[in-house]
Amino acid sequence: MSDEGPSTLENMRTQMKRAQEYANVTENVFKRLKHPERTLEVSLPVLRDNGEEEIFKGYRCQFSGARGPYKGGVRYHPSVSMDEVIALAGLMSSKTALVQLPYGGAKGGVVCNPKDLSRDEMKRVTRRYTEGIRRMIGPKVDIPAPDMNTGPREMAWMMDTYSVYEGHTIPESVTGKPIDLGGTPGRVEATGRGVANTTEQILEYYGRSAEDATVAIQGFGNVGSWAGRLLAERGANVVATSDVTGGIYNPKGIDTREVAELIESGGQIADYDGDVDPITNDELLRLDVDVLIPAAVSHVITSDVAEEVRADIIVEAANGPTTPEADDVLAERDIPTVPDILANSGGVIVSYLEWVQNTQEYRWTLEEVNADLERRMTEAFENMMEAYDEYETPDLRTAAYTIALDSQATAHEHRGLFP
Ligand SMILES: NC(=O)C1=CN([C@@H]2O[C@H](COP(=O)(O)OP(=O)(O)OC[C@H]3O[C@@H](n4cnc5c(N)ncnc54)[C@H](OP(=O)(O)O)[C@@H]3O)[C@@H](O)[C@H]2O)C=CC1
Ligand SMILES: O=C(O)CCC(=O)C(=O)O
Repeated sequence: MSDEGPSTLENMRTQMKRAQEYANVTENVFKRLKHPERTLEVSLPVLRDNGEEEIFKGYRCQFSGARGPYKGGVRYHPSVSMDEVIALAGLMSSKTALVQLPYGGAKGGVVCNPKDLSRDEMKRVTRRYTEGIRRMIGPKVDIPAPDMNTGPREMAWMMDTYSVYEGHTIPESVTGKPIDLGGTPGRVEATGRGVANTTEQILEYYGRSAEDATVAIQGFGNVGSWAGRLLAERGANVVATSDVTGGIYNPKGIDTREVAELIESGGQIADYDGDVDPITNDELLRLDVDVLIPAAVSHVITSDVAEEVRADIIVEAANGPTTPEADDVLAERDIPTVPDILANSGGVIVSYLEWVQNTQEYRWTLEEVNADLERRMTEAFENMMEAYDEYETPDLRTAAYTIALDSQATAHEHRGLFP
């Protein structure tokens, strides 16, 4: 992560502000959309395995609920802060509006390093966190889901803890659950699948194809590894990837399945002993590839990095990987960047499908889920490209935010919030 410039929240506001001149949004509504509706900080006493008690800090932010129940993931990471959680909740509000889900936006997080916590400690942190935010969430109010370092296991614990307090099982209180607890087939890989779909679409828009396209992916966790595997299945050549320990590179391509197996069995990229050269995360961002996919943390593409990016196209799988200053450089250099609020929306789209199935006590097939995901993302992509052409916005992000702002402003207007 870079130290460049303002906070994640300031960056999100700047990116939103750039769309204001194209969107049909009054100053009052815009002011409303700059600030969260509600935040909560919780202090979580958790018993460590060594018998000592440690206090962890947790957050939940409900940014905007004008369009429906708040929705957004829960992140476990040492760098989690209230500022970051608010910014990520703001991104969620724009994301759900852009892809036309009947939700607002929220986000949560716990300041912790999951690599230092045993399974039992993770469970105790998750239960305490859920107890801490329990009065704020609920199936019709605010529905948590996975983000960095959380997945089906943590969502199962959250759903269980919430349900115990309510006195009966409420699967629709959380999405991203294991399938046997009401999770939907396809949610685990949904964000990566959406990134792969979007990569194909943007390549096609520029008259190219995913077949043989070279791809570098920063971050090989849930999102990065599924995007990599699915792009490789479509003929792309994933030449580099990384985790926090550094990266690997082979211009002829790396075996994404083999690397994913290593990570899923608890290994790190640095342990991979295939036919690859080590590279740093900084070098990965500057590789000469067709597509660069940041799929880890925020602010990695700063203006300095943007000056040296050699990819033809960037697809943002991570939330907030590009600073506004870098956006300017990339626009100047004619490097299209598909923004996070579209590119990684596959996760929340399939979360929505899970929630709908839970409320109906019904289960769709994987094929139905994937088809619905693809239809929704294709429509959102086409809407963004239309806005880009019609308003002649400086970049794709501004086009995407213009649509999101319009939708949120219309919701405020219909509700009579600002006469
Ligand atoms: N999960 C989801 O459904 C969604 C996730 N996202 C976004 O996608 C991004 C990745 O999330 P997800 O895949 O779930 O998270 P994971 O925790 O599964 O994976 C994160 C990956 O990023 C790596 N990483 C962490 N810090 C750094 C760093 N400083 N430099 C380089 N790599 C780093 C991790 O390495 P290591 O394992 O070594 O720490 C890991 O490979 C996040 O920005 C998240 O907000 C967006 C929409 C939905
Ligand atoms: O699946 C969800 O509800 C939210 C996923 C998420 O946190 C995100 O899109 O950033």
